[in-house]
Amino acid sequence: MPAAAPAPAPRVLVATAVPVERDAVAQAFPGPADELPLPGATLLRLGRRDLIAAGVGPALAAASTATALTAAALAGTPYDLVVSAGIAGGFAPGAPVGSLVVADEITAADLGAETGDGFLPVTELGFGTTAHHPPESLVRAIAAATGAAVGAALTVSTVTGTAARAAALRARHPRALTEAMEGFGVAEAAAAHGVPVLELRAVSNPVGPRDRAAWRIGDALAALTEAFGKLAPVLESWSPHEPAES
Ligand SMILES: O=C(O)c1cccc(C(=O)CC[C@H]2O[C@@H](n3cnc4c(=O)[nH]cnc43)[C@H](O)[C@@H]2O)c1
Repeated sequence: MPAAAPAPAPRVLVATAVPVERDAVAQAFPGPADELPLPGATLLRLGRRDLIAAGVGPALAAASTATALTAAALAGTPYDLVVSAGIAGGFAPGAPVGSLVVADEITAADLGAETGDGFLPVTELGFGTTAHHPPESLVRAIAAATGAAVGAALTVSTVTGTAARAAALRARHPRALTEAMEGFGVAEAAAAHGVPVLELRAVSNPVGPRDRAAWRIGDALAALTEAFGKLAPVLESWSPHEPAES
C-alpha cells in the first residue's frame, strides 16, 4: 500500500497590534508576500501563514481577528491556529526586558467590576469568561524551541503606570508574566470559531511605574523575529488534534 501523503502544514493567522510588530514576524518567513485587503485591515500572506496588524487594544484586535477568521472560513480555507504576538510589559522577576513569554493562560485582567471590597471578574458577575488556554503540548514545544518562559499573559485596556497597580495585578494573578492589550480579544475571536490560540510576547518594558526611557522596543522586536524563526518548524509539524477550549 502506498504511504499516506503527509498532512499539510497548519494554516496559521498571526495577529499583532501594529505594522512594525507584523513586519518583525514577517522577517522570520522569507519568500514572496501577497496583500489581501479585508474590511478594516490587510492580510499579509506568506505561504500558509497570514499576518495581520489587528490594531491596539482588545476590542479592535478581536474585531480584526474575527474578520480574518470569517473571511478564511467563507473561502473554505479556515485557520488551524491563531497566534497573538507582539511586544509587552514584563512582570519582574520572571519576564525581564528582552525576554520571551509564551502564554499557557490568556487572561482578561480588568474585565469586571470594582467594588468596595476589591475587583470582581466578569465571571463573578455572571457573564462570559476571563481566560483562554492554549494547547498545552504546543506551548511546551514552543517554550523548548525558543527558550520562552511559560506563564499567564494578562490583557488590559489601560497600560499599568504605577507600582501599586502592578502589585495589585500580581496579587490577583500570581502566575502573570506579561501585560499587553490584545491577547484576550484575539483569543475570544478564535474561540468563537473553535480555533486554538497562542500568545507569544517579547518584553519591551517592565510592568510598573511609567518610564518611557526604559523601553527597549527594538530589542523586543528583534527577539520576536528570532522567536518566530525558531517557531516555524514547530508550527509546521504541529497537528491540530488538541480540541480548542474556551
Ligand atoms: O505611554 C506609556 O506610558 C505607555 C506604556 C506602555 C505601553 C504603551 C503603548 O502605547 C504600547 C501599547 C502596545 O504595546 C503593547 N504593550 C507593550 N508594553 C505594554 C505594557 O506594559 N502594558 C500594556 N501593553 C503593552 C500593547 O499590547 C499595545 O499593543 C504606552
